[in-house]
Amino acid sequence: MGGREGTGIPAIDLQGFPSQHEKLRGAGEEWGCFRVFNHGIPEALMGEMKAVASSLLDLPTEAKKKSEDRVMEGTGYVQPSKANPLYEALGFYDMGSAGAVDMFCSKLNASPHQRGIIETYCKAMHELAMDMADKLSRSMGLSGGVFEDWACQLWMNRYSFVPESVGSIGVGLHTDAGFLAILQDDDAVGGLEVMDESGSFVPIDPWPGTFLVILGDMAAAWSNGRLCRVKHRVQCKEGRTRASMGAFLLGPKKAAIEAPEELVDAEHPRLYAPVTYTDYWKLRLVGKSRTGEALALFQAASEI
Ligand SMILES: O=C(O)CCC(=O)C(=O)O
Ligand SMILES: [Fe+2]
Repeated sequence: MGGREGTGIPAIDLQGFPSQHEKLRGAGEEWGCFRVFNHGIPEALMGEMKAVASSLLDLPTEAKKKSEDRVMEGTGYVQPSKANPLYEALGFYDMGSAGAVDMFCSKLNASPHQRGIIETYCKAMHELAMDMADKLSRSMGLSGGVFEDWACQLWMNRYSFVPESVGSIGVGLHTDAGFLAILQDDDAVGGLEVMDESGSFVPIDPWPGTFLVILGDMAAAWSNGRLCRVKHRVQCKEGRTRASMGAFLLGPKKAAIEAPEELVDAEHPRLYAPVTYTDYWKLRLVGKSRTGEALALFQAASEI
């Protein structure tokens, strides 16, 4: 499967640890984004979940709005907007909680069949997200295992692309606010682009059966600026509906994110003060910038 390398972002074999640690670290530091394969999630489950997401997004707007969640602002149903008129999404918090999965399914009146698939997918993807964070942590020389209590959102995205929309935006340039996202992008319809170090856009071509990992603002905060939070956007490249979904590992549910002592030294003074994901998210909303500038508000006092 490694045959596609050299054309863009790195690809990591999740069965290849510990020998893939160095490559993973390089991918996190240089790109903030990489493909993963041999991840253990059955392709049949990926396909079934995509079909479930599609049928949920086919529900009437009023039914989708019932997924609103008062616990976590910003989850529930995101309608097409002025900024992103071709985009809509359904999301909920927290994938790692059987109760929350159950509540989301009930709000959308999911059938027993749909429920079964959502439950299985959420459990498997939540485990994969924690395993990914654990591997990243170990790749930086730390012991892993600190991510169990972190919050994880599921998002199901739809881009209603038609031939007339080719060339227009699906979602605008942004960073993800959380720690990492494990994205199941569309099997066939491309359009996702990441910005590399030089500011050029690199297209992420579909690669069925794999996932794309995207590091967000909290990865930069946690790693004391070592991990790169990659800016990305979705452009309409062809006139067909594009679907994606992702598990977003945000940060600890209550505690603040701060770089572990091992990642702070004379050469790498502490960059950021401790911040909880929720406080950060709120400030990001106030600032209205979606490319993560709000992190600068948490600059640490000059100490190591
Ligand atoms: O649809 C995609 O491929 C990317 C979605 C995305 O960037 C997001 O949901 O944060
Ligand atoms: Fe994103």
